[in-house]
Amino acid sequence: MSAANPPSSAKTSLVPPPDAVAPVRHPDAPAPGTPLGAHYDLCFGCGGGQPHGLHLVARAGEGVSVTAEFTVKPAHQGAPGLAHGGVLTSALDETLGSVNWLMHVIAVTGRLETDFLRPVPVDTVLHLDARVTAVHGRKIYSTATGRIGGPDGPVAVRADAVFIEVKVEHFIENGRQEEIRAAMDDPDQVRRARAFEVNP
Ligand SMILES: CCCCCCCC/C=C\CCCCCCCC(=O)SCCNC(=O)CCNC(=O)[C@H](O)C(C)(C)COP(=O)(O)OP(=O)(O)OC[C@H]1O[C@@H](n2cnc3c(N)ncnc32)[C@H](O)[C@@H]1OP(=O)(O)O
Repeated sequence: MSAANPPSSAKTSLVPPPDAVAPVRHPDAPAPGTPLGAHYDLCFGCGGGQPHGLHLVARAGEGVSVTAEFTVKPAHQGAPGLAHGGVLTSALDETLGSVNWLMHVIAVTGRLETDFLRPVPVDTVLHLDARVTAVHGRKIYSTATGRIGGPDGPVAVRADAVFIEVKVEHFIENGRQEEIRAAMDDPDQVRRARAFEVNP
């Protein structure tokens, strides 16, 4: 195997390399307990304006961590009365995505691996918790759990992830023009996206 063409498992490892560093909370990150707000109103995970969405509300935690709650609705079923695994993974993905904002970094999911430990019935509140464990260049290593029966209840789902830092251009260049134009015409959206580009 040549070094220029590594196996995909090397590129997508969920284990931080030895020279990875600890994540740094941005000095302007909101205080623990503060709701982070949606990064995009039509986001499937967090958008208030997305009728088909999960409507997840993440709150800043200590360090580089967040908590969130997600209520499983009948529309989220896989088997009768049970949450679909892909929906639970989406909830984990969204929670892990939001934690990057505490570092004032815009990032997208590169790899996400979910363990499903217990079935999650409809009407269950999934108590989510995500934190960044390490950073290596543009790669952000993070982990999340979803508990049932309360914030200290048993873990039903968990995930490890690598997010990759991107610029706002990632969205402008790749998103469908209709939505990009609408987002760029929305001053609040532009402010939110651009604010994080100037790091101290
Ligand atoms: C006014 C404008 C309006 C816009 C405003 C928008 C604001 C939005 C704000 C916030 C959004 C947050 C959204 C959260 C939503 C929840 C999270 C999601 O579901 S995100 C969707 C799913 N994910 C994707 O769609 C990624 C698709 N993939 C890609 O686009 C590329 O593959 C990308 C960007 C991930 C990497 O491509 P490269 O060309 O930039 O970079 P390379 O050189 O390949 O990789 C850089 C480093 O990362 C590693 N890497 C790349 N892919 C990896 C992977 N899959 N696993 C592990 N490492 C990976 C590489 O090995 C490399 O590491 P080494 O620097 O060499 O050490």
